[in-house]
Order: sequence, then structure tokens, then C-alpha cells
Amino acid sequence: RSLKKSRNAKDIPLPEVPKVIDNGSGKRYFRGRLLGKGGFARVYEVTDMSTNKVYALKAVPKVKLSKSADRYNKIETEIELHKSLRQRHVVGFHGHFEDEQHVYILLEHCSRKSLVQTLKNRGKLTEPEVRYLMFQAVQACSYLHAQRVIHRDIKVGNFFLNADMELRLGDFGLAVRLKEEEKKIKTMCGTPNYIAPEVLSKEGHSYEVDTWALGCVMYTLLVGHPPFETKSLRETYNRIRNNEYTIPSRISDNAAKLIKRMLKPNPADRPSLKEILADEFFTKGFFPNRLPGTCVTSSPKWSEYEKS
Ligand SMILES: CC[C@@H]1C(=O)N(C)c2cnc(-c3ccc[nH]3)nc2N1C1CCCC1
Repeated sequence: RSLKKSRNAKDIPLPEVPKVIDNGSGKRYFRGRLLGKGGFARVYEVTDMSTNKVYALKAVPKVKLSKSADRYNKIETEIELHKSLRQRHVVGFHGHFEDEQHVYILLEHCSRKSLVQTLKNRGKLTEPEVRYLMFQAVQACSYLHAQRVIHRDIKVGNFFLNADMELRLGDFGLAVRLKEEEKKIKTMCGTPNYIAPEVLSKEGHSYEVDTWALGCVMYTLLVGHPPFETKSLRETYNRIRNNEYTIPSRISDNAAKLIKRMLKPNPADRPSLKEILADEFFTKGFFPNRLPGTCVTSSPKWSEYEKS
């Protein structure tokens, strides 16, 4: 065993999340299976012991870390921001509380997980499925922008599906609310997945970074991989700076046109979210009003589906 005192987070064992978690005001949650880990946070499936409702509980340890200051504040800002949002395609925020070891966030349970799993199972999705999913994604983002919130980390992994195959945008860890007079954000801590060129060039960024990321999500769902993906981050950043990407010819003209509009290098040239919702990609072509759960694992045979 190393004689050194543990100097960094990796060595400090994470505190246990109790089997029964009390929210401090009479509600208790039974801890179920671990859904996943993100950074220091662990996410459990929990059941409200008085209503039997199931939630996703994010438990963030209050480990005494030198840099825990911003980490703790981060979770505080994430809570302040997410708690103020309510829209049918934004992940439901059902409360927050803490005990000596953790800060807890109670979130909507999305039993069909994120689009990462769907894409892993399917490789890529059909245009009607992307029409259905992107329409909800753009609506969620349009709501955020109306609240002067920029998500800043829109990606396939932050879109979740509930039991009814409805889309929910989550994870406000990098989100920011613009102040009244504020037009642009100068700083960016943390690296978003689909980073826009104006964030790379540090010239200030605003709502358009979400439009860019939505374009990357749409491309990824249709093509099966992100538009600027390479084996090295530096190379990927170069491609983003040079707006270097190709759209396979099998992608329909309407889909390709919309992707190109959303991936304009100059943020001012990107369409507003309202314009996107009115784009031909959404108004022309088969638009399913719901998706069967089987879409998470196998491609739909639209013919039989169109009848229902
Ligand atoms: C709280 C983290 C994140 C999330 O934000 N939500 C809303 C969520 C909901 N249901 C689920 C879920 C229900 C059943 C399986 N996963 N997962 C969610 N996640 C996952 C957990 C692990 C990585 C991201």
C-alpha cells in the first residue's frame, strides 16, 4: 500500500449513497440500480417510497477537493438553472436536496436511455425518425433560448427517450443564462462535444452555438458519425475551423440543405430555431407522430406503421 497520503480525488473512496435517501422534508427514496457515472456523480434509479414513482437520482459527492469550490458551485448553478425550466421536451426537474456527503438532484426517469444507445444499436436512423426526433430537439432548444438560456453541450448523449419514445433534453452542467443586456458570452469552461467555430476562436459566442450543435446532432443521427470526427482532437478542431465536412449523397436534398444551413461557419448566417421548425425538411416527407419502442433496436418498416 502506498505510504503517501492520498493527494487527489482518485485515491479518496467515494462516500456511499444510502439505501434509503431522505430528502429532509419527509420524502424518502429507495435506491435501486446504478444507471451510470459521470465525473464524480453517480446516477441511481430510485423509487419514491410514498408514491412508488421512479426517478433518476444524480448524487454528487461533496468530497473535500481543492478544486471542489468550482465543482460545488457548478452543481449549484446547474440546479438553479435546471430548476427554473419546464417544457415537455426538457428533462423534468423534480427536486434537489443534500446530506453530509452528497448533493442530490431528482430527475425524470427516461427508461429508453439516451440516443447514444439508440445509435449504437441502429448505426444510423431513417429520415422520418430524424424528422420526429429533431423536431422535438429544436422545440426544447427554442424554449431554452426564449428563457435566455444557452445549453452549450447539445449532443446525442444529452437527448433521452422516455417510455413513450418522447425526447427529453438534459444535462445543464455547461448551460448559461444570458443577463438582460448581455449579448455574448466570452468564457467557456469545460469542453462541449460539438464545439462551434466561434467558441474555438474565443471571439465570444451566443445562442447560435446550440444551432451549430443541433446541426451536428442531425448529421450524426442520419450519417451514423459526427460531421467533423477524426482520430485526433486537433485534427477535428482544424476541420471545424475550416468547415470541412461532407454529406453522403444518399442523404435527401432537404436534409442536406438544412444541415448546411445549421453548420454555417459564421453564427450570424445560421437560421433561427423558428426558421428551422418551418424548414422543408420538416414540412415535406413522412413525419410520424410517434415512434414505436422497437426503433431503439431495429429500423421501422414504415409501411405497416403508416396505417396506425
Ligand atoms: C441523470 C443522468 C442522465 C439524465 O440526465 N437523465 C435525465 C436520465 C434519465 N433516465 C436515465 C435512465 C433511466 C433508465 C436508464 N437510464 N438516465 C439518465 N441519465 C443517464 C444516467 C447515466 C448516464 C446518463
